Amino acid sequence: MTHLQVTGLTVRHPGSRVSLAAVDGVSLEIPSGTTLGLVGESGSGKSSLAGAIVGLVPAQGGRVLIDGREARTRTVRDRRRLGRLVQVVLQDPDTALDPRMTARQTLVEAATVFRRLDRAARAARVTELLGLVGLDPRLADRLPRQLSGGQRQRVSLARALAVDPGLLIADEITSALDVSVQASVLNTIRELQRRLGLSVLFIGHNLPAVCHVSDTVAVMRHGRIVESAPTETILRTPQHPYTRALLASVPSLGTSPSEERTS
Ligand SMILES: Nc1ncnc2c1ncn2[C@@H]1O[C@H](COP(=O)(O)OP(=O)(O)OP(=O)(O)O)[C@@H](O)[C@H]1O
Repeated sequence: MTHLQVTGLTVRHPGSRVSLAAVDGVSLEIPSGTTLGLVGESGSGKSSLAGAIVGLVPAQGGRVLIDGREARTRTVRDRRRLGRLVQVVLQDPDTALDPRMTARQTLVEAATVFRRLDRAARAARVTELLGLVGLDPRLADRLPRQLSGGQRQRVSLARALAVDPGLLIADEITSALDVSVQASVLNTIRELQRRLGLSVLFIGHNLPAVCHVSDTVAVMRHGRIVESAPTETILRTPQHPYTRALLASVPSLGTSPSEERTS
């Protein structure tokens, strides 16, 4: 379980005007074992924020504390530790996976980054990871192009889980998927969160989908958090006009835990 605390984080991308920070003094917190949904339209700064949290995007101000320790640290040892604790899954499973590697090879590679595993332990770990994300073990020896978009996204998820992270950042991971497949991937995220006690930062632009997996929702607009509240409150009594507009603009997503999970 991992606790994330972000305070006053500011990101200005090189070349953009000083007045237009992509992330403008954002503060948020993800208590251990909970999911924070971050929602906002395209360009609102969600990915810049996620990138700054993991150090992929330089931040010009603010602090990121992971389990109470400064994350934007320079020592190799601390970066390595952070790389294990925080895993990121991105929108596009087509580019995220190596096209020449089977699901099994991808998962073995990830599972052995931080620890040695013998042959039997590797096989067991692959089976375990595929099970966690609801993938049929018979798909293990397929290449990405032999899998559906939803299956590829599940392989990406399994790869992220292979290092036993405490915090998972899921950036628009269902956006490229068909609506019915989105629903089953969302259910998988919810189950994983519960079973593994993961902390999750779930980023998306579809507010009902984000609400489906989140304990708390933060609404981002023009680089700022305009509203942040428990999911029930956001759904029942949204305060900000932008939150209301987001709720009104998307048809709600029909999801049920019993839906087919290997799509
Ligand atoms: N590498 C970059 N260089 C310059 N500007 C950037 C860069 N990356 C993002 N931006 C700008 O920062 C702002 C926020 O972009 P960001 O990708 O963080 O938003 P987002 O909410 O994640 O959008 P989307 O939902 O489309 O992914 C946008 O105005 C974008 O044009």
